[in-house]
Amino acid sequence: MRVIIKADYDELSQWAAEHVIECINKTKPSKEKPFVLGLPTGSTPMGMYQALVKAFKAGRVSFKNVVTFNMDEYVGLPVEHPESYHSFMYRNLFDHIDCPKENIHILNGNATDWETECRQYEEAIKAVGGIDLFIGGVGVDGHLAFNEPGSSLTSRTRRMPLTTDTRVVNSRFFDNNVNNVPKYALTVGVGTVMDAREVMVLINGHGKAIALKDAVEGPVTHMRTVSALQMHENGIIVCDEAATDELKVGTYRYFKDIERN
Ligand SMILES: N[C@@H]1[C@@H](O)[C@H](O)[C@@H](COP(=O)(O)O)O[C@@H]1O
Repeated sequence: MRVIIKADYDELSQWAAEHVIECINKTKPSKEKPFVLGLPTGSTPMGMYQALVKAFKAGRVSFKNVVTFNMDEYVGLPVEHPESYHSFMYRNLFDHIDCPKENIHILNGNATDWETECRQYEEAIKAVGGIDLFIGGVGVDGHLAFNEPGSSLTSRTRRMPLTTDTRVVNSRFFDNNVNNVPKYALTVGVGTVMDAREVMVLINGHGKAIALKDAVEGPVTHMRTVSALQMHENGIIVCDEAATDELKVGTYRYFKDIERN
């Protein structure tokens, strides 16, 4: 696993965006062989999305032949609700780039038959040949997508109940009222993310310091689903200095040393 430690959130966002641009441009995607990107929501990736929009406007990258799959969506929230992950993605990325609407996949949190919805999502990922680069953030409790503690590390796309902890943390987007936060979400599984050819997880801020420590130094455990990244052939964590507060000095120095270029 690579651990890239950047000075602050802006540098982290810039590094992540440059990595995405490089991956897309390197493969020279076409309509027949698109680049397949897994995408997260949350406050963490917003800086990266801004940098990607800027790069698109500067003509440095095109999303015409990029197919996207989002990680998750709340259950029962109308698509047009400002906090639905559909709204989030269009507001922060899709409205500003050239990714064709038919290339964009986001789970339908209002599907009455959620089992079929989740199965078809997995099938759609397979049908395009799998995900080239899956990008994720992490919850304070080390969850990846909405794979809360205790999720199987081989889990697939499914409906998950959200923990009280997660609902309290996310209540900041719902008038600080935990009762307004949906109780369930549809989410890709840990296994779905780990099937991607490369996985890049962004972790910033002191509030995520324990999640970063668990991801890098902790055991691989279903209680911290981000730790599954340790088993991935091509896993990258991009973090800022503030998030390293709980790492051992030796761990910090080690990754600073091998990533010094
Ligand atoms: N399902 C999302 C995760 O994908 C995200 O990583 C996490 C952290 O969000 P933030 O980046 O706002 O801290 O929030 C939610 O739980």
